[in-house]
Amino acid sequence: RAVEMDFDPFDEAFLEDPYPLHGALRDAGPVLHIRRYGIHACARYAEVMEVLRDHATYCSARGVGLQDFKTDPPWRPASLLLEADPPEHTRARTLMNRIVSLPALKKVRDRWQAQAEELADRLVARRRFDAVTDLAEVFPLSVFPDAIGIMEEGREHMLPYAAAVFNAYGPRNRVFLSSEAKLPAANAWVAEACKRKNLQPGSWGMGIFDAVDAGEISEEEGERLVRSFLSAGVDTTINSIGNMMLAFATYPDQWAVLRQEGSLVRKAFEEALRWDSTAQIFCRTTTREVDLAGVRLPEGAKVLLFLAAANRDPRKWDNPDAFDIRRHTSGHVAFGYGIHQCLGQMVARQEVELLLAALRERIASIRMTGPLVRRLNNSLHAMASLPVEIEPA
Ligand SMILES: O=C(O)c1ccc(C2CC2)cc1
Repeated sequence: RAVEMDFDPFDEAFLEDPYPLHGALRDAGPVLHIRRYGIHACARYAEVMEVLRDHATYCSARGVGLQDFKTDPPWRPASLLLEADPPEHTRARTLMNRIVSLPALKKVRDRWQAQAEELADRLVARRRFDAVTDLAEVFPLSVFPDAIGIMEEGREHMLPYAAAVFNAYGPRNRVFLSSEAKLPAANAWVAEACKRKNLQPGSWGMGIFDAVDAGEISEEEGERLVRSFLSAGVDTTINSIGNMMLAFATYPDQWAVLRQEGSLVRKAFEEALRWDSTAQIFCRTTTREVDLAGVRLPEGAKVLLFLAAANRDPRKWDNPDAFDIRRHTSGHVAFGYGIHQCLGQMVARQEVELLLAALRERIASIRMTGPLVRRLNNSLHAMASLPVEIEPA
């Protein structure tokens, strides 16, 4: 009883602007069958949540993209976090939660705040800048690799590597192949950068090796966990900042609301994540035959979750397509949900809130001065350019 769809979720027009098509996906039914890839899919909030909640029935160890690792080996050793299930996942997650703890975040907060304010001063002085290349790509890359303890040399490989990671959740289409060219060099650099000898003492990355020395995990697993930081913590925050700036440029009245109420900084970020989720999709694989919204799924079925469509489901949200920073956003699935919910969500919040607070103090209004340029990716909603002009406060 799944609704047959000839729709391609990795078509370039859809990747460019998915939102006009999400409504049809949600309305077609609670469970879809996407013929082209032989997978099932959910675009409504209720079913996306049902799948995310039940990690035993809808597992991650067989991959969270189109590939089923049971039959189709991953391009790189599977993540101990994203592509693992309990009990292995629990061990890695418990360890990493100790690393990105609130005390660890507190320790870097003043330094990040100073860097956010320094960048905001520079951009406001220019009045015209690119909110992607001069802002979104600059701030995370100036604070996050340092917190992880990554070597300075070769950091230009981080973005190409992350682009390949997120493209790999989709098919080997033109978008995927476009990021493959830079992958061998980026892959080699990442392998090197994650080694203990190349990490700063006292950094989050080096903290992982305390667990190695305590015999909790192997040296290679330690390196792979550092790799998780580089895979998940860069392109995501960069594009969440870019998408947030697009939201404010599209809804200038919301910037005025933020100017009036500084306490709305945190809610503004959450609403930006709901309105335009950086990570648009993820898949799960059924571990048994299961009934999902009246549709019988066999064991080994891939289920694609349209997180971004769930975040705009009118069955869950009032006026879902509007960017409204006063909205109560709890329950959005931009960071996922359940045991795999984003490990770095507090890191992302600290980065973005410090940056947004610094911009809010200095900028009276923002407007776009030209068209945005998308950077297509199979699973991320990303931009390559967002030209803006600001009025200083
Ligand atoms: O552990 C990893 O390598 C990893 C890669 C990508 C993500 C996506 C969700 C942001 C998460 C983890």
